[in-house]
Formats: sequence, C-alpha cells, structure tokens
Amino acid sequence: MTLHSKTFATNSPHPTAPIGIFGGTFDPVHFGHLRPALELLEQLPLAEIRFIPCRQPPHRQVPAASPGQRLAMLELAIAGEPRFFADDRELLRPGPSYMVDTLASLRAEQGSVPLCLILGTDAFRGLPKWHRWAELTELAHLLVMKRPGEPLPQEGELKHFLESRCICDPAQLAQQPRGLILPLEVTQLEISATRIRTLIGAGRSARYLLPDAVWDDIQQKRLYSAPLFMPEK
Ligand SMILES: Nc1ncnc2c1ncn2[C@@H]1O[C@H](COP(=O)(O)OP(=O)(O)OP(=O)(O)O)[C@@H](O)[C@H]1O
Ligand SMILES: O=C(O)c1ccc[n+]([C@@H]2O[C@H](COP(=O)([O-])O)[C@@H](O)[C@H]2O)c1
Repeated sequence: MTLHSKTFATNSPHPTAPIGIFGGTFDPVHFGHLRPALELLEQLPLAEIRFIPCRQPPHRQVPAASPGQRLAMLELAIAGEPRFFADDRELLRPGPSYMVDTLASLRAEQGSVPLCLILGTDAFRGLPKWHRWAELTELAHLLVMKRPGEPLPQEGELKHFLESRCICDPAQLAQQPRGLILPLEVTQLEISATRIRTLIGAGRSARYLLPDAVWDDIQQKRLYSAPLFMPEK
C-alpha cells in the first residue's frame, strides 16, 4: 500500500475562495458523493473540493477496504475533475480520525481562507456525538446536503445550533473564514456504500452506482466479495 500526499491547487484565480472539505469513509466512493459534490462546485463560490478519506472512523466499524484501497478508488473516481482533490492526511495520522483535528491542521495551513465542511443530513444529525463537535464551526463553515429520508433536525440543541448560524446566501461563505451553516438541495441519489457492499457480497453487480473505473478496480481486487475479500493490512 502506498500513501502519498498530493500537491494542492495554489494558483487559483481567487486565492481566498472557500475550500470545500468532504470527509468520509468512502468504502467505496459512489455517485451519491460525487454528483452532489460537483453540484456544490457549480453552485457555490468554491475554489476546489478536497475529499478526505478517514483512516479509523470514530463511530463505526473498521472499513471493509484498507486505507490504500479506499484512497485508490477515490483517486480513480475524481481523476477527470480538475477541481476535485484527494487529501490523505487522515490516512497518515494514527488513531481515530477526528474531524476537529483535520480542520485544525487545514486551518494552520490555510490561514484565514474560508473552509467549508461538507456533510449529508445524516452526518449532520449525528454531530453531537462527534469529538469536540462545538469547535467545528470555530474552524469551518458547514455545508449540509439533503440526503434522501434524512431531514434536518426539527428539535433540540442541534436545531438551535443550526438556526443560530444558518444562512441562505452562498456569497456569505467567502466573507468570513468559518462559523456559518448553509443547508443545500442537491440531486437526491439514494445510493449508499453499505448498499454497494451488500450487493457485491451477495454476488450482484454495483455497476452504474459508482464510476466504471471504481467498479473495475473493485472487481480486479475482488473487494467486498466475501469470502474471497481479505482487506489489505
Ligand atoms: N447518497 C448521498 N447523498 C448525499 N450525501 C451522501 C450520500 N452518501 C453519502 N453522503 C455523505 O457523504 C459523507 C461520507 O459518507 P460515507 O463515506 O459514510 O458514505 P455512505 O454511503 O453513507 O457510507 P456507509 O453506507 O458505509 O455509511 C457523509 O457526510 C454522508 O452524509
Ligand atoms: O470527529 C468525529 O468525532 C467524527 C465522528 C463521526 C464521523 N466523523 C467524520 O464524518 C465523515 C463522515 O463519516 P461517515 O461515518 O458517514 O463516513 C468522516 O469524515 C468521518 O471521519 C467524524
């Protein structure tokens, strides 16, 4: 397994344009990640989107594919979009992949450039279980993408957290480095990595749920097809 750091776009025509940060397990990456991310690039004043696969998800089982396998699939998936980048910082960091640590390292590199953490509504609703979650908006804005069957919180502390920071105008993201929440409508694709792993485990095809290059890679390496699939150490 070879992990490597990529060089990121530093010659953007808008050096202070916000950077999108899309964290996930990406086990595997699929069109439910890629299509909404492209729509955010088109709709918002973002310079780029960095996909950051986590090494050890804090609140779920160890991923089925290894860090190197998940990074390889991600790189295949984003190869054709010049403003998508894979960032392997969480894969290189031992221990649980806490997002607050990731955002702190990005903030140290980027100074006052606005950072926008991209989340689906399911991940947003789980936010109070995240490590030092209230600090996330001290480091970044949040972009919350609607996900099928996953409404925004309607009560409790998260509703208050959302309402006290919620904006409607995307232009505001570029005017301050952190602290705002923008809920977004994206094309609703009811695709999940869990469903893809289940299909493959049952001997069925996952074609057309993810890029062909990723599907070819999965087949070539026999990922997810138990009992043949042995995750790389
Ligand atoms: N179909 C989708 N539409 C919108 N957002 C999505 C979709 N699938 C995943 N996301 C968002 O992408 C981020 C990373 O998700 P993740 O890598 O866990 O994918 P997943 O499909 O939810 O995986 P799993 O089924 O293994 O939990 C999360 O913020 C999640 O809300
Ligand atoms: O920081 C945390 O405590 C934390 C807890 C749960 C999830 N996350 C991050 O949220 C992102 C989506 O997680 P998941 O489990 O939906 O793939 C991914 O980047 C995780 O590292 C982060």
